[in-house]
Amino acid sequence: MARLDHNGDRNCPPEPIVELKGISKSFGNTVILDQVDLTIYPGDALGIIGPSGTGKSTILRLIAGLLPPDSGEIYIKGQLRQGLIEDNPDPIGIGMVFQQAALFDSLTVDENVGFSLYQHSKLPHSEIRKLVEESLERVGLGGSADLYPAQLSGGMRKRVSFARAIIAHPEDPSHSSEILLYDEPTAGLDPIASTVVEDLIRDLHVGQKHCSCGTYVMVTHQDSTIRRTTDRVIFLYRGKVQWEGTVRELDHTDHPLIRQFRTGSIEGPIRAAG
Ligand SMILES: Nc1ncnc2c1ncn2[C@@H]1O[C@H](COP(=O)(O)OP(=O)(O)OP(=O)(O)O)[C@@H](O)[C@H]1O
Repeated sequence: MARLDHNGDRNCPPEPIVELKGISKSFGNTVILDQVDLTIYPGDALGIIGPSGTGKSTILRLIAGLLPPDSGEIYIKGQLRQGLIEDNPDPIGIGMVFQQAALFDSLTVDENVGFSLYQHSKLPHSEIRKLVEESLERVGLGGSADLYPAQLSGGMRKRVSFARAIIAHPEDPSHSSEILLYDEPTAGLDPIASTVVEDLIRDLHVGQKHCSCGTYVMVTHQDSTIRRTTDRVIFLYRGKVQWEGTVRELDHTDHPLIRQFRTGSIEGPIRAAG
């Protein structure tokens, strides 16, 4: 199928930002991913769904370079990744937003958001503080830099973790995230707090489509999050991408796996996980 590029031209595919080719991963004797191919293009808002334990988070950790594949190849902007992210930096920054906001409770919001800059850059602290403030503004948390995580709601803590993932690295722009990986960012939030976070994800995406962090992958079990934040969805099951389509097609396909997942029925090809 011809792909539309961002100018609406056909037959002019942009260079993929991430490519997984024949990726396999097992833990012990259990095969989690079995020769998975996946291509992510600049500007993609890709959702990964599927039953619990099917390997969705594992895919994110592989893309982030936190976990090595057993076999297959990962290309980041056309460059074959060798080893893990700590061994060889990628040509672009890849940010990850975890289900638990993963903030340091003993550090302020400022110290959490600017953590890697305070640790690794030579920028003066006043400059880093400015970058932190800018990042907090973008997630709607301006003025909260001196608070501690314990003083924030769950939704606010998640937004702090977004601010940390998208902070600019002016000394080394390759560290600024060009792709964000969201692992269940709305899990545990009430429906209204989820909507705030979903809107933020979309706003960050739409505002940044042609530059840094305008591309993301979303892993979630929340129906509203899939509908409100993604354009394209893949369904992972038994180690394989079993279905791929648009959010709209999710509602209409009669693919047996999607139909069962959509209705939550225990009858069907997916075995209930306990
Ligand atoms: N480091 C690890 N060591 C051993 N097993 C692991 C490890 N990481 C993941 N697994 C196992 O791999 C399987 C896939 O895990 P993963 O977290 O990727 O699933 P998931 O689809 O994201 O699940 P969920 O929807 O429940 O979050 C699970 O059975 C998990 O227990």
